[in-house]
Amino acid sequence: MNHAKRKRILADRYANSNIMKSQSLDGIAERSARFIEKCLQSVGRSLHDYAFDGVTHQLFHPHGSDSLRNLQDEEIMKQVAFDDSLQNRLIQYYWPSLHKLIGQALSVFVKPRQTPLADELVLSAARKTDPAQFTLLNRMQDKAYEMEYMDMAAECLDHMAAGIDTTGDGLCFLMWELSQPRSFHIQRRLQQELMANPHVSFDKLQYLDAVVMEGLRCFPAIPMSLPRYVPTGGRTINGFFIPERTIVSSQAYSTHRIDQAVFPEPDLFNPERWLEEKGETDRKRLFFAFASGGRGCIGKHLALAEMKILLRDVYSRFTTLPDITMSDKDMQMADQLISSQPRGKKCLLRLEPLENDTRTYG
Ligand code: HEM
Repeated sequence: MNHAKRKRILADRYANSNIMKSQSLDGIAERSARFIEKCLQSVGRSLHDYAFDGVTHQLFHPHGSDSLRNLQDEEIMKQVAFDDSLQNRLIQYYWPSLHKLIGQALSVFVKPRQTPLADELVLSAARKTDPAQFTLLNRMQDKAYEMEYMDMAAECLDHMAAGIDTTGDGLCFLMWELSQPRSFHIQRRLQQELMANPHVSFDKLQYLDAVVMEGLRCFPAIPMSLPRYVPTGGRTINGFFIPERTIVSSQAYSTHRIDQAVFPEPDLFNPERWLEEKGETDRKRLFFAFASGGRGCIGKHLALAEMKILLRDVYSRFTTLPDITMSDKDMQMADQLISSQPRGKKCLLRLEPLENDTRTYG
């Protein structure tokens, strides 16, 4: 089955209409409550636990992980997240002859990824015959699609890996920024919107949406180049003819900064820019955090729901502040070739109940 056909089948369970179903959302909200319970003192890998439990809920509920409460499940998450072996694998793919020469030396520094616990989780889940109707596994088990057991397991493993670091790191960078004194007025405005609208659905809250979009614009979890082959016959791009099979690429980090008429002061974290009517079409056109087109992110609506539900639950009750052990250096974006992660591999924040927080911010 080719990629486009396969993707059409799977996309059904990631469509916004499916994500917005109560069984899907209730599962995310339950994990958001567990997250707050777990880390009233610190936010770190727990965001990755949250993303892990969220994506496995969508993949194979009721057989998903419970890493926010169960240490064994957390070990699975750790095995998949913070993967440093991508460089090695990409060199192997794009420069096989170079890899033959330096592969052995490389693997001394960058161990090839092995994920036996995660493999076991998906192999066992893919065997279940009773996944909930909203899950990806339920869709794949539909006899009409003739998918084999190993194929389903492999697909689930890919989606699981794709849904942990991305959502986890996206939240880390965003919550870190909201916790800085320079952004406290933004945190306050978000809290005010959330407290004034306790019964409004998370996807109808304008400022929450602006905060998430700006977070993903400034700190896209996959900021680097996404390579594609130019199709047969070549293509003319911006007046330049590019022959077929040339590798071209585009990257979120650049498209989010390149046109200062669309994103003035591009390095400034400024959610207000998303509220302006003028320029809306151009902002959406240049927003590339989830890429776009046939290879764009299938989990976009799930990721947005996870991010917004967690931010709603945290900022309607708490103020977040950087833990004193953290430094700016810990939170620099570390280049993982395609994805990024905080250099210190941690993001510790303090959650202070709003009723105790009498500070006012500009
Ligand atoms: C903030 C969170 C996320 C970001 C920023 C993100 C970003 C991206 C990007 C940029 C791509 C395109 C990669 C490429 O072109 O090579 C992609 C693909 C993909 N993403 Fe996400 N993603 C996120 C969350 C998720 C989640 C929660 C899932 C869970 C299912 C997911 C599943 C996938 C899959 C399966 C693909 C490959 C799609 C294909 O082969 O056509 N992502 N994602």
